[in-house]
Amino acid sequence: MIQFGVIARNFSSSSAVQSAIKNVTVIGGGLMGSGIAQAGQNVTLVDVNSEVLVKAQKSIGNNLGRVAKKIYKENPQEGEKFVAEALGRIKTSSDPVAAVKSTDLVVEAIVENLAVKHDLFKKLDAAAPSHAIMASNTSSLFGGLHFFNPVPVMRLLEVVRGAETSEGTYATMMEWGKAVGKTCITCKDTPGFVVNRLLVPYICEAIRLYERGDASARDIDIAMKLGAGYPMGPLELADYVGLDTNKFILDGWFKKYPEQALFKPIPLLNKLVSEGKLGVKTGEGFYKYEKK
Ligand SMILES: CCCCCCC[C@H](O)CC(=O)SCCNC(=O)CCNC(=O)[C@H](O)C(C)(C)COP(=O)([O-])OP(=O)([O-])OC[C@H]1O[C@@H](n2cnc3c(N)ncnc32)[C@H](O)[C@@H]1OP(=O)([O-])[O-]
Ligand SMILES: NC(=O)c1ccc[n+]([C@@H]2O[C@H](COP(=O)([O-])OP(=O)(O)OC[C@H]3O[C@@H](n4cnc5c(N)ncnc54)[C@H](O)[C@@H]3O)[C@@H](O)[C@H]2O)c1
Repeated sequence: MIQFGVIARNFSSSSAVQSAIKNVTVIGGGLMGSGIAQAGQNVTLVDVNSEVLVKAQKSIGNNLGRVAKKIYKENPQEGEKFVAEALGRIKTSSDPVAAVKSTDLVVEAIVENLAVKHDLFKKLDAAAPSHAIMASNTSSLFGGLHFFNPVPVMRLLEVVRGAETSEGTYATMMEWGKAVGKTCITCKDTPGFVVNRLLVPYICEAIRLYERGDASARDIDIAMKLGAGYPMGPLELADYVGLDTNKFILDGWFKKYPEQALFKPIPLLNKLVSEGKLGVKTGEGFYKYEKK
């Protein structure tokens, strides 16, 4: 199988792995970046769009508030302190190059587009200290640290180990994943890693089933929830992830593997994306949602 190039830059020392990560830079403050930034360390959250950063801070505050309500049921003042301290550890910036000057770990979570990601990493590589690890949260393109949505709830972290990932870098990523509360699994740098290699064909087949008119969207989702025990049906999940992200992944794989029938473009998905119906984040995808 063709391997995508690994972008994770290697950490030079193999010792003192965990203490090596003091400052984390998360690039991209959308759905995923805002969740990753909440992981509980000194984080600088970067986005080119400053409105996104304001929205991210609000959503992080709300999520931390939910956690505080549960932990500090009897002591709301302590809960407020917890939220304020956690928010205080998250800085924001709209300048990726300036933000990585003294970073130990970069987790990139920008748009799922190979050229845009490469361009960003080139700039970051020149600006970051030489010991810094560069990892990507890409769903499908190359190695790194793959989180799941919603990040505060989903317990898995896929640590993607490419052919050139050093033992030190790999060990540091595993330790860091554990330190931020995730269960880590390791996968080679193969398209979609473990979860998405199985999940993408499943979601795509569900969209095709619906497109053919074999069952209604609601019935497809009910079937998989009640018949297979999934928390969300495949079309609900596609809306939750974002139909643009679904399309980016599928288009990228189709370009690379045109002979693979499972990766062929889906006219209905393309139509919804071209109409700006990207799922929960725009208020409509396979379903309609109330705007938050
Ligand atoms: C072409 C195909 C494309 C594939 C794309 C792949 C994309 C990607 O690369 C991989 C993925 O991420 S794949 C995607 C992988 N993801 C999946 O597969 C997700 C599947 N869905 C689920 O697991 C569930 O439906 C949810 C957890 C989302 C909601 O759970 P529910 O029971 O229906 O509703 P509930 O009762 O409201 O919430 C329950 C608890 O969660 C808490 N909470 C919720 N949201 C939160 C947030 N944003 N923040 C913080 N906390 C949040 C909430 O407070 C509550 O806590 P409590 O302590 O119990 O009070
Ligand atoms: N949505 C999911 O469920 C999910 C799950 C796991 C992984 N991922 C992956 O995570 C990444 C982000 O996905 P998302 O759903 O958070 O997308 P999103 O559209 O919600 O957020 C992406 C953010 O990146 C910003 N951005 C774009 N180019 C930038 C640049 N050059 N520098 C700084 N910021 C830039 C945008 O302004 C936007 O706010 C993608 O690679 C995606 O495949 C997504």
